[in-house]
This record gives sequence, C-alpha cells and structure tokens, in this order.
Amino acid sequence: MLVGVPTEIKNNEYRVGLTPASVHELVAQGHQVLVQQGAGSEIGLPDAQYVAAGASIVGSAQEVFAQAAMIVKVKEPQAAECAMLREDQILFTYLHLAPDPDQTAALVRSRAICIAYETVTGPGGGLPLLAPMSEVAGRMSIQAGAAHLEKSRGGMGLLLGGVPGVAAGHVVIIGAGVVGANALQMAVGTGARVTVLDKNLDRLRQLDLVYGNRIATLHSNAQALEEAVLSADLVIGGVLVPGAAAPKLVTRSMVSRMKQGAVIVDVAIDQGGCFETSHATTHADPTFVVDGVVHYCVANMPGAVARTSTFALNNATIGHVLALAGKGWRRALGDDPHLRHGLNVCQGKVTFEAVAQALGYDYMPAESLLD
Ligand SMILES: NC(=O)C1=CN([C@@H]2O[C@H](COP(=O)(O)OP(=O)(O)OC[C@H]3O[C@@H](n4cnc5c(N)ncnc54)[C@H](O)[C@@H]3O)[C@@H](O)[C@H]2O)C=CC1
Ligand SMILES: CC(=O)C(=O)O
Ligand SMILES: [Mg+2]
Repeated sequence: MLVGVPTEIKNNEYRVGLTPASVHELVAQGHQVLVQQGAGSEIGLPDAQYVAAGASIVGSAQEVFAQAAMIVKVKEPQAAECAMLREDQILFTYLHLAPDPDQTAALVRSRAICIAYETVTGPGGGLPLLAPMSEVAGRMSIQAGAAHLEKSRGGMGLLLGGVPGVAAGHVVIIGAGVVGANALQMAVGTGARVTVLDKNLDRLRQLDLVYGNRIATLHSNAQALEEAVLSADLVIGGVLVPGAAAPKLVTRSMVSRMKQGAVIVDVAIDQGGCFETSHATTHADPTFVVDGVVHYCVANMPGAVARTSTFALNNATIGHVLALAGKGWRRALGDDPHLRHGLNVCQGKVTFEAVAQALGYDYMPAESLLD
C-alpha cells in the first residue's frame, strides 16, 4: 500500500504521524511511504532520516493526499485537509467528532474511511491509542496549571507545594483515568494537597492502594464535586465517556464561586470540555479568564512536547498501521474488533453510535459495511 504522511497544520502542532522507525517497518513489509517535506524536521526528524528509512519525500500536502491510499496523521484533519480526502481513502488519526459537527460533515461528504485513534479499544480494555497522549497531557496539566498560578500569567500567585510554614495549594482532579492518574503523579510530586474524583470506584481503589493517605479520593457526585472545586486552587478536567461529548460537570455558577486567580486545566476539551465555561484554545494563546478564574483549554497539549509525543504515539499506532496497510481496511477491521471500534465515518455513513447520537446522524454499524 502507498501510505502518506502530511505535515501537521494545526496551530503549534509539530508531531508527525510516522517516525522514521515506523516507515522502516512499513517498507520492510513491502509498502511505500510518501512523507511531506519537513514533516518531522522541527522535532529532530529530518527528511534525510525518512529517506534512509525508505520513504520518498514530496513537496506538498496535495501530492500526499492525491497519491496515498492511507493517510496517517496526528490531529483531526483541518478544513483544507478534509477537502483533499477521497472516496475509499483511509484516514487514520485523532478525530474527536462528537463536539465537531463541521469536521463530521466534511468527513461524511468525503466518503473516506475515517478511523479515529481515540476510539480504538484494547484487548485488556481501555483506549490504547489515546493512552500515550493522555499520559503526556495528564503530566503536562500540572506543569501548565502551576505556571498559570503565577501572578504574571493571571493566577493568584501561589506556589503549589508551599514552603515550610505556608500551606500547599489544593489540586482537584476530576476523572481518575489515564489523564487523572498521570496528573495525580505529578501533583503529588509538587507537594500539593490532592483530591481526585471519579464515578468508577475501582479506579479510586487502585489510586488509594498506590498513594494511601497522601491523597483524598472522592466518589464523584454533584455535591462532592462542588465542594472540591470551590476549595481548589487548581482543577484538572480529565473525564471521558468514550466517543461522546464530555459531560459538563462544572457549571458556570460553580466557576463564578471559585477562588479568584484559581486555574482550570480542561484536558477533556478535545471532547468538548467538562467545564461549562470552557472553549478550545491554542498553544499560541492558551488561556482566557472567566469570573476571575484562568482557563487553560488547549486541545492538542501533547503538541508542545512533540518529540516525546510522536515516539509515544507511534509505539501505540504502528501495529494497526501495519495491519491496515497489509490487509486493507475491510479485512483489518473485520479481523480485529478493537480496531473496528475506531471506525467513526465510512463511505458517507457515521459508524460510531455516540457520534451519530451527538450530532443527529443515522447510525450505521461498522459490521454492515465490511462485507
Ligand atoms: N487536550 C489534550 O491535548 C488531550 C486531551 N485528552 C482527553 O482527555 C480526556 C480523558 O482521557 P483519558 O484519561 O485517557 O480517559 P480515561 O477513559 O482513561 O479516563 C476517563 C475517566 O473519566 C471518568 N468519568 C467519566 N464520567 C465521569 C463523571 N461524571 N465524573 C467523574 N469521572 C467520570 C471515567 O470513569 C474514567 O475513569 C479525553 O477526552 C481525552 O481525549 C487526552 C490527551 C490529550
Ligand atoms: C488526544 C489528542 O487530542 C491529542 O493528543 O492532541
Ligand atoms: Mg481537537
């Protein structure tokens, strides 16, 4: 198969869909790879490394989209990229469709085979192609939150860990999944006081076993959430209902009663966000203030540490890239129910139920398109 890798064009997005090592794997199995000139050059992966791995370099995204049977990317296709997709072309990337009607309509119109990293499941449960980026974003959320608690960035002027004789800050983490557990690890490292909430008691049990009385765990209900958020200096939003728009757990009224200069990091913003006051921001302009509370809502946080993130992402995606290239989409999805869960839009139909429900499309089960 001819596999294409365009340069990412989202704001401050320097990740790349395939590393030279992944290109090497594809070429070793008889595939051809087209990489757009400079796709990895900002993160120490120059064109020469791709050529050494067996790729051909082309000058423009147009050439990649026109020639490749499968496009491997990182972020959801931007409008200019959607316009270049073709019928039956495979698109393998993050999509986050439920909160994004325009992108969904464009993918439906394209009649391409659109497989979302974030809804591919794993044999042991979980979302293995989302997990590496959630690890990155969860760890970064505490760095970003701590920085924005500084006065010069709009925060209340608080050092998370405190100092001897001065109390530490209070970090509240909503959602104890991959983002939440990684945020927790970093928050504990700063010396902050940490509270973590989830609806899933097993997740809270696991964290309690690791951290004991160093943290507080709370079953997430409206009252517990409100009390925690109102006493927080930094709140991390890391909830997920896979494929669906994030539930708006923190209302505008709660935000208006938070401490002045507190900081919210809404990691779940790529699924629409779990704070009523959130809207997506970019690395170029990452924050805005509502009722005196700083909101950091960058939808592609791992793009800031693009080198680490590119390798972490490829570790998780390459097996599926090889299966799609080797078997074609019908057989690869037919053989592997976990990869099949990634199919969100296919030949003009919405094949992921939560996306169809969120955006008012008829739902077409993936299975019915595989014969
Ligand atoms: N902004 C960015 O750059 C990035 C955003 N993300 C996003 O972060 C979000 C979280 O991802 P993961 O941690 O991997 O998901 P996960 O599935 O590992 O964890 C989500 C957790 O939310 C919990 N949850 C669901 N409903 C809840 C509720 N009402 N109250 C409390 N907890 C609830 C679940 O029980 C689960 O433990 C996703 O939307 C993901 O796409 C991930 C990576 C980068
Ligand atoms: C998961 C995601 O949206 C990201 O890594 O940018
Ligand atoms: Mg997004």
